[in-house]
Amino acid sequence: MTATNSIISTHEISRSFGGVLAVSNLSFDIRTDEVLGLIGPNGAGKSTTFNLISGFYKPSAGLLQVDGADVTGTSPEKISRMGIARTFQHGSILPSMSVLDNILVGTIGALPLFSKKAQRQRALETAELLGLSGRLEDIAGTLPHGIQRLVSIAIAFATRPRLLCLDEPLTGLNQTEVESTLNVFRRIRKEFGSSILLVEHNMKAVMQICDRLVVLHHGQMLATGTPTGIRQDPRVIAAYLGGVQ
Ligand SMILES: Nc1ncnc2c1ncn2[C@@H]1O[C@H](COP(=O)(O)OP(=O)(O)OP(=O)(O)O)[C@@H](O)[C@H]1O
Repeated sequence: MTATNSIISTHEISRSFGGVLAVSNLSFDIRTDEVLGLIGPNGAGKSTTFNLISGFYKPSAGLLQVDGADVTGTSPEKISRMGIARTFQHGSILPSMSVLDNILVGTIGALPLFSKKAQRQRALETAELLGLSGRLEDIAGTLPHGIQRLVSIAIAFATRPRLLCLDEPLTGLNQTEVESTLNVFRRIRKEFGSSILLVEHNMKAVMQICDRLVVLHHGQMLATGTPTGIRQDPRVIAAYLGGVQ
């Protein structure tokens, strides 16, 4: 059954690579107006799940739904046009272009924006949201790592997706950068009503920002629940949190 307020639902979705079963029989929802954290140890299947949801991987078995409609096997472009945007674990900026031009590339996916003026306006608003207004003319590849991460989020959010999928957005950020990026996530949710899927190893940040967590282990769901419940779950502590808290 698909919950009526679900943007994404997976039903017993699996993906194998040769003999490796990376994700196995995984069923979960991403709801409207929530920040969902996908956590688990290295190799648990988080990136594979992320790639399945955004259409970059086709499932070996199971069903993927967007708004209750079957989109299993649909291309990443079509899924993106359904209001689902993603970042990439190792960034997705165009390093030789300016920050503004990077974000403008992101606005091309924003279908209602026909005019160049509207695209520029959208890019400027997005830069403001990400705290990049003072960096518009900087060449993206020359910027510090933390700023490059913000640029890649800006590119993805320029389409104003209903669901923003973020693959380890906090990796390599210092504490101040983590705090300001979490504030951006809060604004994205509050001001734009977008949901966020967060794959992230920074447990302190995950526990602060997420409404719900799905914990993966060996490609399967180990547990799901609120951060408070997950933090106290003996199975999760044994498999994962005992090592990272
Ligand atoms: N393209 C691939 N080819 C072969 N095996 C893969 C591929 N992608 C993932 N795997 C394997 O699938 C399993 C799950 O990997 P995945 O990258 O999804 O885990 P993860 O939870 O994202 O790990 P990490 O936290 O280290 O990024 C691992 O055993 C991994 O080696």
